Amino acid sequence: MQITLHKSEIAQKSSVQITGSKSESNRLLLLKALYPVFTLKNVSNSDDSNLMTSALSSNSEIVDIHHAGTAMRFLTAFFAIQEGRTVTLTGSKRMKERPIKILVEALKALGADIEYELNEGFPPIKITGKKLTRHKVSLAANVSSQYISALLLIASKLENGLELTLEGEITSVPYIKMTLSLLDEIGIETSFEDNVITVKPNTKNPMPKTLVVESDWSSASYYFSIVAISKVGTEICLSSYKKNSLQGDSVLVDIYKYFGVETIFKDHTITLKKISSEVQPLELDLKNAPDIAQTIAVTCFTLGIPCDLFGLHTLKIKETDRLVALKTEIEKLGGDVEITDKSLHLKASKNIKEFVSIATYNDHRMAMAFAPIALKSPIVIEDAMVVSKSYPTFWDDLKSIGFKISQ
Ligand SMILES: O=C(O)C1=C[C@@H](OP(=O)(O)O)[C@@H](O)[C@H](O)C1
Ligand SMILES: C=C(OP(=O)(O)O)C(=O)O
Repeated sequence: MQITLHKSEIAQKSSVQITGSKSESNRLLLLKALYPVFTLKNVSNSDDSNLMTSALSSNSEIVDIHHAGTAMRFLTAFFAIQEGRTVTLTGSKRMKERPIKILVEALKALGADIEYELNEGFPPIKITGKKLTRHKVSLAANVSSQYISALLLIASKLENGLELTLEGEITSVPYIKMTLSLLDEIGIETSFEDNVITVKPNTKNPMPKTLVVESDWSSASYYFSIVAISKVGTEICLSSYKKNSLQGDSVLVDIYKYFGVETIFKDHTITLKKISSEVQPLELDLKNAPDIAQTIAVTCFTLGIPCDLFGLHTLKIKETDRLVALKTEIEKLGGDVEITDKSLHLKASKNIKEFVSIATYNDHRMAMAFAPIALKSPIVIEDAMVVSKSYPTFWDDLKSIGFKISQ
């Protein structure tokens, strides 16, 4: 479905309730499957978390996780330790192009039985669950942190726990720390020193506990962008958030200061307030927060600010090649973008072409990142329902704050 976002102006004050973090949810859903003593609250209503929930409770021989990267990686590890069960784990056409070899090789080194069904190094994979007997393994850490989190999530179930040695520059570190913090929250002992992570085996069962998922900071990024593009004095209140977040994307609070956006924490809410319209060129390394690169690039383009974004080497293997997608779509709107395989360079621009039809490439973040442009210029978003991967009510929430949207 294609939608048109007409030129819109939002209310001076508004509020939005955002669903739980999909990263925290998908970790906790897996941990709850391993230790069914937990109650989870504010679990994400995203497609990726719904797919994770149904995959964990399915008895089927084929499990299809569509576009969900975390589900693909975390379930590979999960099924590898389900003794006596054989599962073929598959996904969308794009998922079959997203590499998984580093994780599969690490699991095999620990004793797992995994075979590629189509192309070596890529899903679909056939996993025959086994008791993993070894506990030390090294793996490359510069491609995706999800491989590391996947191993950490099952580690406490291994007889001798796990000792992981991370090779190369570690990417998306906050996501690894999120996994370790959640393990810590359920009483599993871990350590992360230099490039070595250890997880102790679980000797006593965790105590029953209610675990509350914080709302999703990557989803909040689109509101940071909206406020940045709005008039001074505009405020949007988002819930439920906390100051000491486990999510690396909470770095938005610091980054959006460049765009004159102040963030006020009160109880379980954050209020984003536009306090200044001064703008300056931006240079950022996003290796710790890759999912907000599209939001930031589009904020800069809309405000006419040049930017240089670095640390984007993981963007090429996400839902689409996000570097190419950003360049193509921003240039359709009249922008000037250069990309390498790990950086993006946007020149200052003045005009935004009207009613340009933005392709979304099965990538929720392409649809959501370009939406705030409607505050300056009407825009068309193709295949708009793609947002359900992480944020199913995105368009309704935009309408509720004043965006004029038609089909
Ligand atoms: O562990 C996670 O929940 C995630 C890790 C990141 O992936 P990479 O480590 O592959 O960059 C991030 O982009 C993804 O959306 C979610
Ligand atoms: C990259 C993402 O997700 P995943 O890798 O889990 O598919 C994302 O949500 O931006």
